[in-house]
Amino acid sequence: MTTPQNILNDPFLNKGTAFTVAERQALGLTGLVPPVVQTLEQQAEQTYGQYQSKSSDLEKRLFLMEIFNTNRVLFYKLFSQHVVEFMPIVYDPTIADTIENYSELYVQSQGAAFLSIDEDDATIKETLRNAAAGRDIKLIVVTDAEGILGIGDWGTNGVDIAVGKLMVYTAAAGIDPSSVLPVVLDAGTNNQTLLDDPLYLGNRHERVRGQRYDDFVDHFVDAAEDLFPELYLHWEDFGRSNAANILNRYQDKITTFNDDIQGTGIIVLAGILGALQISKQKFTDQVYLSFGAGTAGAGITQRIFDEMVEQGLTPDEARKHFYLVDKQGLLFADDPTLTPEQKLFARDRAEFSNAAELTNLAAVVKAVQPTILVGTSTQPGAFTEAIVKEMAAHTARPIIFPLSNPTKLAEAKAADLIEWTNGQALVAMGIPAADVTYNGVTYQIGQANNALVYPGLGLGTLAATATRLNDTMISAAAHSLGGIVDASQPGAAVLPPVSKLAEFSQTVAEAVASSAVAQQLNREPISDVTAAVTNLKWVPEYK
Ligand SMILES: NC(=O)c1ccc[n+]([C@@H]2O[C@H](COP(=O)([O-])OP(=O)(O)OC[C@H]3O[C@@H](n4cnc5c(N)ncnc54)[C@H](O)[C@@H]3O)[C@@H](O)[C@H]2O)c1
Ligand SMILES: O=C(O)C[C@H](O)C(=O)O
Ligand SMILES: [Mn+2]
Repeated sequence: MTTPQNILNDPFLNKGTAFTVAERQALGLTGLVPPVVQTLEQQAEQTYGQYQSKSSDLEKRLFLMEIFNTNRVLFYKLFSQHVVEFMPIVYDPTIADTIENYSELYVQSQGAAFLSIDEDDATIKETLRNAAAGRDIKLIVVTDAEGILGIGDWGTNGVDIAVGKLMVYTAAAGIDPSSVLPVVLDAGTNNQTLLDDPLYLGNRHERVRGQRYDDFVDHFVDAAEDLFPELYLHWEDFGRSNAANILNRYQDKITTFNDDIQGTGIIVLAGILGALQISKQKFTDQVYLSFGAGTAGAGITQRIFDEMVEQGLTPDEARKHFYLVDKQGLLFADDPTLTPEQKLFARDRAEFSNAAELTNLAAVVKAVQPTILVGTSTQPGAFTEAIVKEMAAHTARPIIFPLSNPTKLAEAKAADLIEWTNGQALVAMGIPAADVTYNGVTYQIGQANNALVYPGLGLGTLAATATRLNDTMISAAAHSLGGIVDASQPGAAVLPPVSKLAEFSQTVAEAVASSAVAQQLNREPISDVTAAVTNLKWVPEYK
């Protein structure tokens, strides 16, 4: 039964002071909110004023979550008005603080589904059904939180990354917030701090691995696909030993996407295409070095490799352009500890006269002279002045993307990279970075964060009613973004600015949807792709 109190407590129905007199009368709300009827704009202005009075980023985020929990339209209205300001508050890097302190900060579940490896299949399905509460779910972001950003294993606390990623889907691409569901798969945690914390709210045991884990994931996917047949399933922040496995297991069967592998691959390819537009260099001439060859590092490398092949190199020729460096140094094919994704790009020891010395980034940079250096290592400061200067000595416009998140983990600071290279480096960071002024030129720093692309990718795939998300669609997404850069401007960024997020999400969505339709992956007939994308978009307005 929908009582007046239920309406006020439901963030999808509640309008607060914006209920009109007629609505108040019809719904039994007369006298249950203050007498003045406000517009959404007035509410947004008042709420923004309150937001500004908060002194720390964490307090700002907690305040916005309160609005999210009480009134979705108002939350997204505000978010759309202040995208650049809110992104680092609602999302990365502030989200890392709320994940690390989840139990201490816990107030409410934010509409998420909490699935436990200790429950049976029937309970998994029941939880998803309960969480959907009759809504037609089109998009799930799921995490098992083993590799949250670069901060590691956070167990059930990681649910916040699923909630946060979904907020960006709506703010950037207008995904209807009533069609989404954040999910956490709690398979335990190996984070001793959590296991020892009396307040920890998740399963207090070690991470389960092997067949029981795989079965848990399978049961979740089966239940979700069964309940929500038009689902787009987004995987986030799984550990290195599971992320690629899971994607490989499902990508040919359902419409699914791994953000750390594929989303990051797209944004880095787009950033490189943007950088080369500025430097006027050729893509197939580049020498690529990935520092940190885990989920993101290997995923990005695969995307850049596929592009080299698309641009005419044979796979064997293309492979010669890539070097992976991880903890052990340059990755060699005779190393028995390589992951399957690393093996594809491991080098032959015989190629180097000093192979035994290539155990650190400095030695490898000297030996292979990369033109592109991408960091996904979680090692702050790893791109030292000496390394960067060595790289810049052999290439006119070094492309350097320190992408480890959150802020404290970045391999270098943008301002240092610009200074050390006399303004020649083409830089993008994983989190927002301020402009850098050097020798009278203002350099804008692109944000190579998958958040710039996954919303449009999801919108386009959903709008096309695509039954799969394949590499052709992914390539189309990267190319649609890479073309937006204004290469004529001195100090131009390699990627479009977050202030245009809503615009280029539409661009990405159209490119992806067109690709899906051209490949006949659409479930339903689509005659006009632009209209299909536009019509799917939800706007924050009271109905
Ligand atoms: N900007 C983005 O959009 C984006 C997207 C995905 C991931 N990331 C960031 O990339 C980082 C890695 O994420 P992931 O999901 O790939 O994690 P991961 O654990 O799968 O990979 C990290 C890799 O770094 C390696 N590593 C650790 N110490 C190292 C060292 N001293 N030298 C060289 N390599 C070392 C690990 O062995 C591992 O292979 C995180 O900080 C994450 O926030 C950024
Ligand atoms: O969450 C982000 O900010 C990007 C990325 O997915 C990451 O894991 O770092
Ligand atoms: Mn991630």
